[in-house]
Amino acid sequence: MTMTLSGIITVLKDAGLFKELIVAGKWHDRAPEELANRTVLDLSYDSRTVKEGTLFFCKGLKFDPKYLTMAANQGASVAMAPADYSAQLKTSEHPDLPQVIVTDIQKAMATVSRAFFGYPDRNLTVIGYTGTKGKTTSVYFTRHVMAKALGKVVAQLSSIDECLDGETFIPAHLTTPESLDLFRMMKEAVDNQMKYLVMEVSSQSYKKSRVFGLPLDIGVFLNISPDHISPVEHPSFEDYLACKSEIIDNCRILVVNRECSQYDYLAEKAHDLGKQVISFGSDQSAADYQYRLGEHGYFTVTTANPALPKLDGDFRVMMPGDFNVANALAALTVAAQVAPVSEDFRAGLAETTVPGRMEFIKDKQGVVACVDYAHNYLSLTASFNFMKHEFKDGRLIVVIGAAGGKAESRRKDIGRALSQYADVAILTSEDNFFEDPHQIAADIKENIDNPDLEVIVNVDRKAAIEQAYAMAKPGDALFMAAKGRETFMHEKGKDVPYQGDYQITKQLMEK
Ligand SMILES: CC(=O)N[C@H]1[C@@H](OP(=O)(O)OP(=O)(O)OC[C@H]2O[C@@H](n3ccc(=O)[nH]c3=O)[C@H](O)[C@@H]2O)O[C@H](CO)[C@@H](O)[C@@H]1O[C@H](C)C(=O)N[C@@H](C)C(=O)N[C@H](CCC(=O)O)C(=O)O
Ligand SMILES: Nc1ncnc2c1ncn2[C@@H]1O[C@H](COP(=O)(O)OP(=O)(O)OP(=O)(O)O)[C@@H](O)[C@H]1O
Repeated sequence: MTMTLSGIITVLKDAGLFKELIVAGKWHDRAPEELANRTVLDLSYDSRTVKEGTLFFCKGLKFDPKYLTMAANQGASVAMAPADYSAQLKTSEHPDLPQVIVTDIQKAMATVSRAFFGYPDRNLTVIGYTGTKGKTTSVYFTRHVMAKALGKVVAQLSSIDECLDGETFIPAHLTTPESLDLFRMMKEAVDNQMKYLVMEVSSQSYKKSRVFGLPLDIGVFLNISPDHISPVEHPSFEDYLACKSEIIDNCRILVVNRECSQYDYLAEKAHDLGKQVISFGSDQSAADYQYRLGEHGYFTVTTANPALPKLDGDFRVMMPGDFNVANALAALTVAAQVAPVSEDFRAGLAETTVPGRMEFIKDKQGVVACVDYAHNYLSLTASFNFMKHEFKDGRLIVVIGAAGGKAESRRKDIGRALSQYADVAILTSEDNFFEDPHQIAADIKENIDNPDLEVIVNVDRKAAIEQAYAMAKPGDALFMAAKGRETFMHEKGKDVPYQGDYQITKQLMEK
């Protein structure tokens, strides 16, 4: 793929993002003749990967102009920046490196990347999931159901892994990739003959314009509750909601949980923008597609809106918890809009589990352990509720921490959820980042107001899991929160290898 400098400027102008072009300290409103045909051979926002002919994006909170100098020395053909870096770049040493100044560097990067990779979204049916909880699970359900019904033509982007050819899975770095990476991956998916893309769309990806300009054929809104509110994420719940509800602006059909607390707001916004709205929910709601809960993951679906494809019948989800039935119905609703409803829907759903989400291990003595990814009030109360209901005779022993440096309100919520449901809480490390895990544990402890709850602090996570298992009696249930199958811990700017909650627990219990 290549683009010329003048082609890039045209794309930016069309999007209203172009400000100025600077060459050797001089300002232009279009590329001078001798530069207009300069070719861009690749794109990068990391100077360490810049090669001859790369367009380098100067972006990021920790961006340092010395990265631009590095990129220029390595042969960058064009730089794109939110401000003039001529002074730091020493233009005398790089007189012919054009700097394209834009009004919004994140939006410009998304816009140029989409054009550079040939608008790959035009060759894919794109389905995006947002919500405070259930995105990864629902994306997994959807891909399995659609792949069963339509064949190996469904790509996936989730916070666990990415699949661009319908069969190879590689670990993911972010829930929603940076725009440049996203469009590059979409192009690869198209080259691999994929016809569909099912992806997670995080609130951060809206905040940082990672999906700017990406049209979604179907946008799914699962749920929302206060989370990710911190100086580095969202300043308030209103901002969090506004970011998430941007999914409505760029989708054609909105699939929405009828029981979501913000349903009225979301449906009204969608109607105002002329979007089709399809809702799903329990049989206690007025949803278009409704589920009635049965036992052991079985549920019955009724299509209440005769204008929609019929989805009626009995299904089974292999992942425990009523919330997973709601996730499953979201996936079935989506699949029914893009594929003929068939027996494959039932089969695809019944074969899906998600690594590190509600995974159970049992020992010979009758102790049960659940390894899960819950780490906020919505998910902890949902999963604790299931545990207390299912294992009512024993104690609920929870191993839990909270991430350092972000969403500090979670500590209050964790304290609250533990107070409501747990019998023993072992407070430990999660991803501490630059914080002291003892302080994080103290913050959680301060918010525990149940005197009957036994609270232990053990900041070594592996030792905390061993301690939990050592104190468990037959009938007790262990719950390891927030890490799933992750095999690293974020510690002081590094990813420190970690055996993994699932791996540790399995080894202990199967000894
Ligand atoms: C706060 C935030 O969202 N940060 C993301 C953002 O970073 P940034 O643009 O500010 O970049 P930076 O880390 O300050 O680095 C500055 C720039 O210098 C460049 N650089 C750096 C070194 C060098 O030698 N040369 C060089 O050019 C870097 O490539 C980068 O472009 O863009 C980066 C990708 O371009 C992301 O990796 C990074 O995610 C950080 C790691 C992160 O933790 N993000 C979380 C909050 C996040 O996005 N989470 C959501 C899920 C949560 C939700 O549901 O909302 C997600 O989608 O994953
Ligand atoms: N619909 C739901 N409502 C409440 N809790 C849920 C729901 N779905 C899943 N959970 C809980 O949240 C945890 C994380 O689920 P999942 O990974 O699917 O969500 P996510 O939205 O991708 O989360 P994250 O943003 O943290 O990556 C699960 O392990 C489960 O405990």
